[in-house]
Amino acid sequence: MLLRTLLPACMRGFCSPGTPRFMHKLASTKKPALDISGIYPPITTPFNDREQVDYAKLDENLQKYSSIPFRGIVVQGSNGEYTYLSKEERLEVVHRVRQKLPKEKILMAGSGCESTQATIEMSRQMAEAGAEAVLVVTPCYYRGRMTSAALVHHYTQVADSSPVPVILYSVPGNTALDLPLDAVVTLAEHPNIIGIKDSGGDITRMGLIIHKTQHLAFQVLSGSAGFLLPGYAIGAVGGVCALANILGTQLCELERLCVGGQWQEARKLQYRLIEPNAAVTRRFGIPGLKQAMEWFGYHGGNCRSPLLPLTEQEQKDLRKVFSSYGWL
Ligand SMILES: O=C(O)C(=O)C[C@H](O)C(=O)O
Repeated sequence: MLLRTLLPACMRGFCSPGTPRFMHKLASTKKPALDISGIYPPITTPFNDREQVDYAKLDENLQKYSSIPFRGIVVQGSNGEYTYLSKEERLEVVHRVRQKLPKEKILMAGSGCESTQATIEMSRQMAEAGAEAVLVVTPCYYRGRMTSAALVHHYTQVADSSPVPVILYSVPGNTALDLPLDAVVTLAEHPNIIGIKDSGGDITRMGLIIHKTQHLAFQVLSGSAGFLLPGYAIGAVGGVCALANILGTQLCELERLCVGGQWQEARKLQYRLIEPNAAVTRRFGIPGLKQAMEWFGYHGGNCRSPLLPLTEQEQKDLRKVFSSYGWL
């Protein structure tokens, strides 16, 4: 077993909020295997009229994101429509993004499949395609039997054989399955499991995860923009947020304010992001996110069937949310 390294104190929430992050890092003696702190857009997958992956549009989106101070990019998070991509497409998208992404940016690739065997294979191949870390969503189809024991077994097998660090991914909004707290705490002990992206939005649960793993180099990422500030306040190290596909600069600004302890300013910004975030996630889903991307100068386009584009009325409602907060 590899020895666990300790996470910088700021990421565990032990330092005063006013201390700049680099000071925390200097104060810390040990580092995690891969420091994943920062903001990541879980990028969408553009399709052409025949629902084929449009790599040219993907490249153009990446080009636009390159001017935003993201820590990296998540490929095939929930908003990448990975459940609708073939295995070959999943790998090709990762490969393509790694080619276009500046070296210093982290590429986190969603490698979760329903079976443990397929996830192991996909994680290996995504690492070969250039991922620095894999994001492994909870298998959920047989959720009635996805006990803590089954999930700990699954993630342990995957982490044992993954050539790159593993990040747990709990997204009950899509899977109807929250990775149980006791399983997260157990898995945090694994030397190749470096963190969790928690999209559930239960801040007390996130606080408990951080508290119970504070002796480890285990990093928590807020899995949606609606609770980015509360996440930072409680010791999360960053966020993977659908909204970053549209308001990436603003989310990085929110990160800067939180990390710098400018809580009043951060609060004002956070309030303006809650409803737009809900609109492009829970309310209108990926079709809503892709529609909004078009308004903000990115390639969104259609989703793969069976996801349908927004109706005219839905488009109006979505637009109203963004304009009422001054974003459009
Ligand atoms: O697409 C993903 O992956 C996300 O994490 C998005 C997340 O679910 C959100 O609500 O922003």
